[in-house]
Amino acid sequence: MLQVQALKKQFRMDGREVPILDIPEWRIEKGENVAITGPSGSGKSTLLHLISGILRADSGRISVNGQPLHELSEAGRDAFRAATIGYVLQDFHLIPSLTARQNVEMAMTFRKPPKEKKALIDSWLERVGLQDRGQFLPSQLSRGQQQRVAIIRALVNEPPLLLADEPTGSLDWETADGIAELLLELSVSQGHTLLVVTHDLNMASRFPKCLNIQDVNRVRRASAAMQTTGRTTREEVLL
Ligand SMILES: Nc1ncnc2c1ncn2[C@@H]1O[C@H](COP(=O)(O)OP(=O)(O)OP(=O)(O)O)[C@@H](O)[C@H]1O
Repeated sequence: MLQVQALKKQFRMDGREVPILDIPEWRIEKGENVAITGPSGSGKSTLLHLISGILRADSGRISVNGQPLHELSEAGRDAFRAATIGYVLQDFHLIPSLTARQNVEMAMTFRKPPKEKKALIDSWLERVGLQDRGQFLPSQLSRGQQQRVAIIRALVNEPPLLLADEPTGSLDWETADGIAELLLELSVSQGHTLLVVTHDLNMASRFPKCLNIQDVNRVRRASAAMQTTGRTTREEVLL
C-alpha cells in the first residue's frame, strides 16, 4: 500500500536548510494498522503531508497504492488524494458554518442522487453514534463528536488509505479511547489501511504495529543531538 525509498525532506529555517526526514526504506502493507509515535518536531506530520501529496519530497520516492507520487502534477496529486486517501487532520478542521451532515456531504466526490447521498450519510452517522446530531453545527458538538464527524468525512468516499494526525490530541482519555476503538473497528470493517500519528501511547499500544519515527528516520532532533554531541546551539543534525 505504501512504499517509501530514499526519502529526504528539509525546510528552510533561520536562513539555512534543516533536514527533517531521511528515510532510506519503509513500507506498509495493504490492510495494516500502524501507529507512529515520536518526539515533538521529529517530522511526523511532515511525513503524513508527504504521503498525502500535500507536500513534495526533495528527493526519493513515495508510492501509494502502486502510484509513485512524483510522477503526478500538483492537480494530479490532488485528484489522486481525493480518490485514494482519507486524511483526518489535527484539530478536525470542520467548516463551522456547516452542519455535521453538510460537512460530510461536502467531501463526497462522486455524483449520486440526493436520496442515495442522504441514505449513505445517515448510515455513516449511525455507525459512529451521531444519528441525532446530523443537523448540529460543529460548535454544538462535543470535541469527541466533532472528531467522529471528521473521521466519517475522511471515510465517506471509502479510500483505501486513511491517515490520521493526532486524532485524539485534545480529547480526554475516555473519549480518546473511544476514537481509537472506532478507528480500528472501521479499518477492519472497511478494509482500508490505517496510519496514525500520535503522542498518545495508550492509543499507540492498541495498534498491531507501532513504531517510533526514529526507527525509520535517520534525522535526529536538536535535543537528542545536543545530548549526544554536547552542542549548545539549537540545530538539527544528521547522525
Ligand atoms: N512549512 C514549514 N516550514 C519550515 N519548517 C517547518 C515547516 N513545517 C514543519 N516545519 C518544521 O519541521 C519540523 C517537523 O515538524 P512536524 O510538524 O512534522 O513535527 P511533528 O513530529 O509532527 O511534531 P508534533 O509532534 O509537535 O506535532 C519542525 O521543526 C517544524 O518547525
